[in-house]
Amino acid sequence: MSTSKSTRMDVNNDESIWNEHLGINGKYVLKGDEYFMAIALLVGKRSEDPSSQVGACIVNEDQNIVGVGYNGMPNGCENKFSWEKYADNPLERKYMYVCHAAMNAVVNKNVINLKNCKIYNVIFPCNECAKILIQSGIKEVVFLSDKRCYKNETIASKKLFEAAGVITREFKYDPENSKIVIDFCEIDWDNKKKRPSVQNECESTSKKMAKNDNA
Ligand SMILES: Nc1ccn([C@H]2C[C@H](O)[C@@H](COP(=O)(O)O)O2)c(=O)n1
Repeated sequence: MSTSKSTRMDVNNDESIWNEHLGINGKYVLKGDEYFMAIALLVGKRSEDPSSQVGACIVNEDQNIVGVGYNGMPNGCENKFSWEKYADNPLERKYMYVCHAAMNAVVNKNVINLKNCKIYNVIFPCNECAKILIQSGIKEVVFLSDKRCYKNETIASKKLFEAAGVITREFKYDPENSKIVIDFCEIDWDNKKKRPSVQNECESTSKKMAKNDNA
């Protein structure tokens, strides 16, 4: 994820937004909700689901990440079920088999319990995940999209969270400043004061590697 001013300014020329993220060292700093939701989005990129890549990130009271997950087939079942969503036979649709991001984040936790943790979920958790989240002690759900709000799974999920006293809130972002760039080349130009052309930099790195291979 880019943390340099120049990269951030590629997508955002608004100084006021930039100033909100200015760290004491003068560098762009990814803070709070943005950081955790960005992690959830990044983790979602690991999903093989061709239509929806969903990620989730669980954070404890000390603001440490204690579990991440994305929507995927159960362990050992990868490639054994189709990602088809419209098959006539419901047993041939992905929905029967896929593990949701929130469920996987809980199962992947690296701490003993999730008491008082919050979860950042790219979409609002379904009712089955809601039960798991409530039972694990999660106290807050932060979601990016509520695009499934019309589905019974989401309506039931909201009822469950309300009944259990779990706070739910939407992650708000400025649509004009919705992008964070991740650039693997950044580490090599960070200390050079000036950003080189990424293409030239990558080309010169591969030329150097080829030269070393031939030596
Ligand atoms: N709260 C949710 C809801 C859905 N997912 C997963 C399940 C599927 O892999 C995908 C949804 O597929 P679509 O109907 O958009 O083709 O997202 C989840 O992880 N969490």
